[in-house]
Amino acid sequence: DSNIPRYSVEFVEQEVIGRGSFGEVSRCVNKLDGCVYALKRSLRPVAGSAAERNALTEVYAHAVLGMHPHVVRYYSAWAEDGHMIIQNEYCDGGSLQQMMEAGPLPEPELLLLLAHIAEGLAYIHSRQLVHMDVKPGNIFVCRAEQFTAPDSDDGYDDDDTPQHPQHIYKLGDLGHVTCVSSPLVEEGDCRYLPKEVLQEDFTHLTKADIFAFGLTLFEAGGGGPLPKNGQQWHDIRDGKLPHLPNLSKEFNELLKKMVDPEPMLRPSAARLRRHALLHPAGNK
Ligand SMILES: Cn1cc(CCO)c2c3c(c(-c4ccccc4Cl)cc21)C(=O)NC3=O
Repeated sequence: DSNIPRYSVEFVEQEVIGRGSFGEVSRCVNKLDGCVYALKRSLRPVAGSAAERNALTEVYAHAVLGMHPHVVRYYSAWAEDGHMIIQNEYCDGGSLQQMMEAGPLPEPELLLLLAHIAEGLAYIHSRQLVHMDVKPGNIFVCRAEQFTAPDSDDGYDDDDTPQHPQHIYKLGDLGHVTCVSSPLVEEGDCRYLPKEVLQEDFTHLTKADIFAFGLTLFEAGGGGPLPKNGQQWHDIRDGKLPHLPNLSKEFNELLKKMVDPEPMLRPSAARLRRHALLHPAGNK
């Protein structure tokens, strides 16, 4: 434990933005650089406990994953007065969970989410790591600044001026990250857990992330709330995913493939990035 209270010396706490069993997350301004960060402050886990391994895994994962546009950026972590503190990039648009509370996302927004998180997962998987807790509460939103000046429509813009993305989606909370070939799996939220991981088959962990991402898209598209157990839980894992009428046939088919009971039949993150739904021009 450092005996200098870095948290209060170096940061001004603006607002508590999240609270859970893990501790609490605040939006803070760093006094030196004047930038806003998200700081999670949790009780320091007991030395040698699983909680300590998780806490260290989170920091190792952030350090290894470095910077990626679709993974929440890590800055620093330290221990003080019996607490563990991690300083991350602050995403100013809330979480996907909060966004969903305003109602289901329309298909164009779901396609942006699909493209961004597929990129984030492809990057994590390319580093032989898996996230293991993909879900709406762990996907954060940055509101991208306006690219086109408000009065840009000077009459010269033709009608296929690319629509600039309003949101940037990022994968956060790396507390469950593990190696692809690791037997040390800390299960994530059971609502997004594939059956094979529950049965301790860890041979296709990247496809567990794809399964969880499929149910995340299904929920964001209006299919929620997801069951935590029982017959409905099993039905989804037997491939019986309800059809979402407000989404295209292609999107519904993609969701079914992402949650296929057979992990090997689920598309990889790299495949998702190349999916036809994301490259409409290529279809003409
Ligand atoms: C509850 N909550 C709300 C937010 C802000 C969304 O506008 C948030 C963030 C993070 C985290 C977070 C998650 C897990 C570990 C560490 C952190 Cl800082 C939690 C967050 C994080 O790493 N970056 C965030 O913006």
